[in-house]
Amino acid sequence: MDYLADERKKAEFDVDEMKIVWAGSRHAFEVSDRISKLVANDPGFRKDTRTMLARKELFKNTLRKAAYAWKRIHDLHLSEEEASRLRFYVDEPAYTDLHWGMFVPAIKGQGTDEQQKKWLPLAYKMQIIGCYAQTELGHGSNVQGLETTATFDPQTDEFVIHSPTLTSSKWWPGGLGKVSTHGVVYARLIINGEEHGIHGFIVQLRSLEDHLPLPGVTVGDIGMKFGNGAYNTMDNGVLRFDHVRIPRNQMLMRVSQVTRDGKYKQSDVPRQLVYGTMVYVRQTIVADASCALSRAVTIATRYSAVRRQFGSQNGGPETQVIDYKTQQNRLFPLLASAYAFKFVGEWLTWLYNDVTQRLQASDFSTLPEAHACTAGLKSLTTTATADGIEECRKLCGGHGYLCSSGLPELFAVYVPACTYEGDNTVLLLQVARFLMKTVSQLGSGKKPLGTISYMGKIEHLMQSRCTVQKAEDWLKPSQVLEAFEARAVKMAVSCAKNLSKFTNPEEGFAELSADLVEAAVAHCQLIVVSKFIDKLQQDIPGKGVKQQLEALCGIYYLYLLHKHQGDFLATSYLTPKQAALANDQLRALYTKVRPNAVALVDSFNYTDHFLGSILGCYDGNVYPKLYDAAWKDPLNDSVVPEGYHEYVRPLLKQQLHTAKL
Ligand SMILES: CCCCCCCCCCCCCCCCCCC/C=C/C(=O)SCCNC(=O)CCNC(=O)[C@H](O)C(C)(C)COP(=O)(O)OP(=O)(O)OC[C@H]1O[C@@H](n2cnc3c(N)ncnc32)[C@H](O)[C@@H]1OP(=O)(O)O
Ligand SMILES: Cc1cc2nc3c(=O)[nH]c(=O)nc-3n(C[C@H](O)[C@H](O)[C@H](O)COP(=O)(O)OP(=O)(O)OC[C@H]3O[C@@H](n4cnc5c(N)ncnc54)[C@H](O)[C@@H]3O)c2cc1C
Repeated sequence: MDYLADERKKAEFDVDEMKIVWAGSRHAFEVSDRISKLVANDPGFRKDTRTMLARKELFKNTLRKAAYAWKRIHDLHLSEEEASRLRFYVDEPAYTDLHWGMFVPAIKGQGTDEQQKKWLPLAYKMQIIGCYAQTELGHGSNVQGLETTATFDPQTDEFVIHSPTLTSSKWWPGGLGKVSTHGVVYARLIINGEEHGIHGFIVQLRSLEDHLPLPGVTVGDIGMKFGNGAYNTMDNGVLRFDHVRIPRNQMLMRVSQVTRDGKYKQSDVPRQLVYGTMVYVRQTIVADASCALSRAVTIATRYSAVRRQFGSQNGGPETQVIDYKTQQNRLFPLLASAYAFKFVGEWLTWLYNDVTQRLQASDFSTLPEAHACTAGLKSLTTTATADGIEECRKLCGGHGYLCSSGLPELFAVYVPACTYEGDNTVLLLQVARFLMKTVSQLGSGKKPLGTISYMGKIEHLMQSRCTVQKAEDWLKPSQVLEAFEARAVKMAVSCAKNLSKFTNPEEGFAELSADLVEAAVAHCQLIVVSKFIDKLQQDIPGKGVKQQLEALCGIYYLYLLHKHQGDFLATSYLTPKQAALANDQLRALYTKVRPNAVALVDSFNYTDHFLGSILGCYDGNVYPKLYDAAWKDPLNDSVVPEGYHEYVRPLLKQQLHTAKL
């Protein structure tokens, strides 16, 4: 029986067409739909006991699943697109993510043609398994501060890789702890006593015969991480080198080269391309944020429609908690954010592909913007998604705290995204640097392009005032864009003015960093809003689909406007009356979306297997499933628990003098 059938009947749009919008294309939908069912129906990919397994058992099970996934990919002749969907629906972090997601891209992006020819075929066949070994115990954010050394030995034509201090131990790389045979290791290059900065080196870590560490290599897992199951399926590792020798041709030499006679040569590509793998992964993390958030929102929305509390009239049913305006005000902006992040993710993938093509043609002009966009959007979307998953847990009340709701594990797996691939604050400071540079160049005749083109309208934006007179005026895209542009430009200019008061710019930057982060957030929010609005300019078929997306877009920007009202008012673009009208419009949009809420999460097309949540199951039959699951908990295997006779019974039977009390 479908307990959500009434909700589904209320939908005012074509859910099947929305599924295609969400997937990105009909083809992408078909692939995704097929692979999700394939995984869901295969007992080899079961994951329902994951949160109860001890680490060793959990990890072994992950190794089994990864090998099984690889076998399925081969047996079924899956394409790269299908294989990547399979990984997504298997839904378990594993060493293979770092192999395919960072090791291979690092070689592709930073290796010469010759190096790619040698290493990629081995990696593609998984005859070697690699990790990305950059972070150390003492330094993660400050990449220039890494201590591992790679010293060129001209006698033997080798680099000597060494960990000179405890803090230089590599620490965190996924896949390193127990599986990787190789790593792209980042180290300070030293030639003839002279330092040449951080470079990547391909280093073999373990024997391909018996998997033992090679001489001079000390390697292991760094230990349990946050949550049950969750990221503990990954072997994040520690690694030390004691004068390990590798041939000279194992330095990744696309950006710079070391010749046989020990000369250091920089090619015409910018040195920042050494950071290129991070740019790539940040872009994939943005594309993935909408998936994690939409998953949590599906659970919270379905459960909010099932759950009833208070408000029974004449013995009738109580109120569905989704009908409380407070619940809507917490849930619907997250639903809208999931869609917003989907579209900005699609755009960022386009931007990344564009910059990659330009780099191949030696056009490096858009690299700073690509860095700022990937860094800023990674920060914005992961922060909002991690906070959003936690909010969804609270939206599910007490039951959200059960592992069987799926939300605790989802949060625990997701939350490190705020830290890995760049701590979110550190990344926003990169965006702030980019913005300050842009403002300082405004008078120079250099026209700001792309996502900062609005800075070119600075004179207009500094003076213009909002023209909204009634709530519906907030539905005009041009009005909304101007509001977000005016806020972003004014916050950036205010920071730049304050910075100019310092004689030492670095000191000023440090002192004003909290304001700079806020300016960076305003800029990134403008990007997300503008890409959502751009999406709505496209031809979107399907009855009512565009209207729903328009409502969600409105909820996204009006919620931001309401939340950051202080910014908008402080920059004098808005009056308090206009801000209040924005809030009126926001409430009206909640009412519009309410009957469509369940159908809007159905449009994500997630299987019950993928959701892994009793509260979020498609049929909404929550209570019997919760009840049954409780009895299946291993603690209920026996009526009297282990330990009762040792620890509880003696207490009950004790004969203390205080018993009289
Ligand atoms: C067929 C079968 C197929 C199977 C398919 C299976 C598919 C499976 C796929 C799975 C995919 C999964 C995806 C991966 C999973 C993700 C797991 C994540 C695991 C985590 C990994 C990590 O965390 S790796 C480590 C990441 N570390 C960081 O991010 C460190 C952060 N710090 C930095 O980036 C930098 O140090 C810095 C930017 C903060 C500062 O650097 P630095 O001090 O050196 O620079 P400056 O500030 O002086 O700036 C100099 C100059 O450079 C510019 N700049 C900085 N960074 C970049 C950059 N990245 N790109 C371009 N430019 C950059 C900066 O703006 C300055 O510019 P100026 O013009 O000089 O101002
Ligand atoms: C689950 C997980 C997986 C990972 N996988 C990998 C991997 O595969 N390979 C790899 O190489 N690394 C990996 N990492 C490491 C990760 O990239 C780093 O942890 C991350 O870059 C943050 O660096 P940090 O730990 O040095 O944090 P820190 O920089 O020490 O941050 C600590 C605090 O200081 C603040 N801070 C730091 N610098 C500044 C500044 N300049 N201004 C203001 N505030 C600042 C931060 O905001 C933060 O609040 C992984 C980490 C995790 C958690």
